[in-house]
Amino acid sequence: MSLCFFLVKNRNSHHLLSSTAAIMALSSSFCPQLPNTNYFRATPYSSFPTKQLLSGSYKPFSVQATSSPSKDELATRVGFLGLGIMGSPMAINLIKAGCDVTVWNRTKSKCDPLTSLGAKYKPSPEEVAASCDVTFAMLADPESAVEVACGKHGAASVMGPGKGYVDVSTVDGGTSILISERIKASGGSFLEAPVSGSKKPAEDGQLIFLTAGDKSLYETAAPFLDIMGKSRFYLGDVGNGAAMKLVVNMIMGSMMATFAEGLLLSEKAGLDPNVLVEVVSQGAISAPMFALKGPSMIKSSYPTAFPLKHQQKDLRLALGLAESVSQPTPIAAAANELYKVAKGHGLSDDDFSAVIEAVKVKLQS
Ligand SMILES: NC(=O)C1=CN([C@@H]2O[C@H](COP(=O)(O)OP(=O)(O)OC[C@H]3O[C@@H](n4cnc5c(N)ncnc54)[C@H](OP(=O)(O)O)[C@@H]3O)[C@@H](O)[C@H]2O)C=CC1
Ligand SMILES: O=CCCC(=O)O
Repeated sequence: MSLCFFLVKNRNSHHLLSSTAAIMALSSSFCPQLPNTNYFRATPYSSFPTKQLLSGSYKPFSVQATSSPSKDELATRVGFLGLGIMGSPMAINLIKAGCDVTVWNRTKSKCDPLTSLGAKYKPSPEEVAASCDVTFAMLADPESAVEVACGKHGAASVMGPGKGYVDVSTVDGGTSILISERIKASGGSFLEAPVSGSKKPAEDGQLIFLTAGDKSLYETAAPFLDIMGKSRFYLGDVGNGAAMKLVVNMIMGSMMATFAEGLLLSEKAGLDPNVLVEVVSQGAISAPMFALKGPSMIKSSYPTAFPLKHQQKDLRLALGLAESVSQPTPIAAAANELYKVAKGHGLSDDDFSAVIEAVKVKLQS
């Protein structure tokens, strides 16, 4: 059986662990109905490469990671495209670590806090990639990831030998492969590296990277991943990182939806939902997200860490992945319907915990 290996950082030591331990580590940090067939073909740019993903070889790696970047690494010119909830703190951590960072964002004003910390600014993805050795991209969805990488002023046109493109956005495998092909066609190298962990882990440099693709770029990017994250998995062929991320977020989205139902049911049954949160947090189904989000959900408050629209996007893409391998996912399909209802009620930009409002609406109707 093939194994994947991953590296866990606690700033001073790194360990290689087996895939079983990897799954346990992942599941400890997470929190997630009937399918709408419109969503089954959810990969907008190419069909999902089932065979390639399932047969991809998992390559073990061996890395001597350092707790802080070396002089050579600090000389690497790092680009960062997309400065939203996640991209901004990730890029800020690179700047604070002393890296030479150049930024771009569609809405230019979001670059200001970063340039005031010392980042350079370029007016297009193309110009960032042209002036950098390694360029990271943290975009909303498959459409924006493709636009920024492959569009008119996209990064791909200026990639060449020695340049790397690391897409840390959450997209489907087909999109990731498309971007990879475009980057490689112009001589560059490509790594997909979607992240597990939300706004706070991004601010604290505690993300989990799910990487796949060009191994030498993985090694080049590792010191930067280690600044932004606490652990990194290398999963082999492009598409595997995307698939892992979608499975994780499918679980998370379903967990959140059932937690929302539980909170409301406890209240209707005459219980204190705050006590439910406490009970859950002490038992085997404890997950950080329940304790973190439960109290504000009870107050109908949804300060955004992970936008609901992105959670629904991830469920939609996960359902596409499931369809491509003929795997029934009735729970996730039902959860997806709830997130769609929440979007329909104007909650797209609220935190994904606002899915509880969809359950309230359902109960009322
Ligand atoms: N928030 C979270 O907890 C997590 C999010 N993710 C994933 O990370 C990615 C980013 O998430 P997050 O930072 O929360 O999202 P945001 O919505 O805060 O940021 C999205 C970014 O994408 C840019 N963007 C959107 N559309 C386009 C476009 N057409 N062309 C160019 N740029 C565009 C936005 O630019 P502009 O500022 O101009 O709108 C912004 O920089 C998503 O794929 C998400 O699923 C992964 C882990 C956790
Ligand atoms: O994609 C978002 C993941 C959010 C989290 O891991 O808490």
